[in-house]
Amino acid sequence: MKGKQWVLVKHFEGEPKDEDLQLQEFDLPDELNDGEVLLEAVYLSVDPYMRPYSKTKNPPLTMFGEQIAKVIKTKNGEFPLGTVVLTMSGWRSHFISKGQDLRPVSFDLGNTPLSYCLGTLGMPGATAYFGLGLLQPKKGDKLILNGAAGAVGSIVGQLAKIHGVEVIAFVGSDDKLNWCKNELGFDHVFNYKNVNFSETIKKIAPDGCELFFDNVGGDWYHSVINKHLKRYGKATICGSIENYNDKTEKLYPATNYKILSLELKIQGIIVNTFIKEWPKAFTEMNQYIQDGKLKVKETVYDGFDNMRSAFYGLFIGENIGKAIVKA
Ligand SMILES: NC(=O)C1=CN([C@@H]2O[C@H](COP(=O)(O)OP(=O)(O)OC[C@H]3O[C@@H](n4cnc5c(N)ncnc54)[C@H](OP(=O)(O)O)[C@@H]3O)[C@@H](O)[C@H]2O)C=CC1
Ligand SMILES: CCCCCC(=O)/C=C/[C@H]1[C@H](O)CC(=O)[C@@H]1CCCCCCC(=O)O
Repeated sequence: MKGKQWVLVKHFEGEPKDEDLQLQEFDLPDELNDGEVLLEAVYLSVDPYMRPYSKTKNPPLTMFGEQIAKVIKTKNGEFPLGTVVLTMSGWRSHFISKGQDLRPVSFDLGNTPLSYCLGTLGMPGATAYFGLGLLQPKKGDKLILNGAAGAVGSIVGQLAKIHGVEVIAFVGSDDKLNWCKNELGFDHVFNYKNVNFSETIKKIAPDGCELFFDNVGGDWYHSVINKHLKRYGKATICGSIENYNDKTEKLYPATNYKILSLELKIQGIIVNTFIKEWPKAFTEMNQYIQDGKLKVKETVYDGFDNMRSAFYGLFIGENIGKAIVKA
């Protein structure tokens, strides 16, 4: 039997290109050793961090990442046939494990689809929950949110609404705009490709906003901090996808003075820091899902061979909600 894997053959330079990632086959043994299990990918995650994080690796290597996998052969009593697990086993269709790297779903999923464990009830959902938590949102606060139709942003905006926050959201297409406005109920939604985001924020909140959740970085980070936060304003710096494909680092003037003079609180987040608290957050968010208070969308790419297209799609705004691959 053969498995497939996506191999990063060289570092990305600028936009990811087809020649950077190669689909390869590998042999799987006919027999397992005692204690081993053979797993087959069910759903795989593609995430923006994979682009900058790859810089810390030495190609060639199997692309890293999380998947939901099913035990299809076993010589390990702890993992009977059909067991479903979460694992950081990378972009592989099949792999052999001794069990130490396999995690069960850590909360009661109920009727919620399994794939949500890679999105709203997985790493991106936890990022939204804890990243928003850092802002300590209060009823009536105004929140500036970019990347608002993505895996993280769509959940940040909805949780913020549950807290009574006024959400000023930016997305990159009219389909995303319609979803955020009409289904998710964000207060103000704009396609940043059709408006000047800074002028737009100024019109809605001439006196500034209390909160900023930054998924995009770059010009957004600089402009919002310089122009659109009130005194004691707070920002969660979650991501900077605008810069992930940059060949050289951009430098900005004088943002620091605004942080100082307006006494802003700017905090970064690495969601793994909160890992012990994830199950509690997922239980709460799953209840919101069951109650219809939290809506979830996925962009599902069909087939393991489409991993690369799914990943590249993140950088051209192809996905609405969480991008995942169904193996
Ligand atoms: N700090 C942490 O622990 C974590 C941080 N993150 C970060 O959160 C952010 C969102 O991640 P996630 O929700 O998974 O991804 P998304 O589901 O939001 O997908 C990426 C989206 O980013 C937008 N985008 C892509 N390129 C650009 C660009 N050049 N300028 C502006 N927008 C762009 C596109 O939406 P559009 O069409 O609207 O432009 C695209 O659909 C990322 O920056 C990611 O790195 C994610 C998880 C954990
Ligand atoms: C590497 C750039 C990260 C950009 C922001 C982001 O998307 C972070 C995602 C994290 C998510 O928890 C899954 C991960 O493993 C990502 C973290 C990647 C490594 C960060 C290293 C931070 C450190 O030096 O401790």
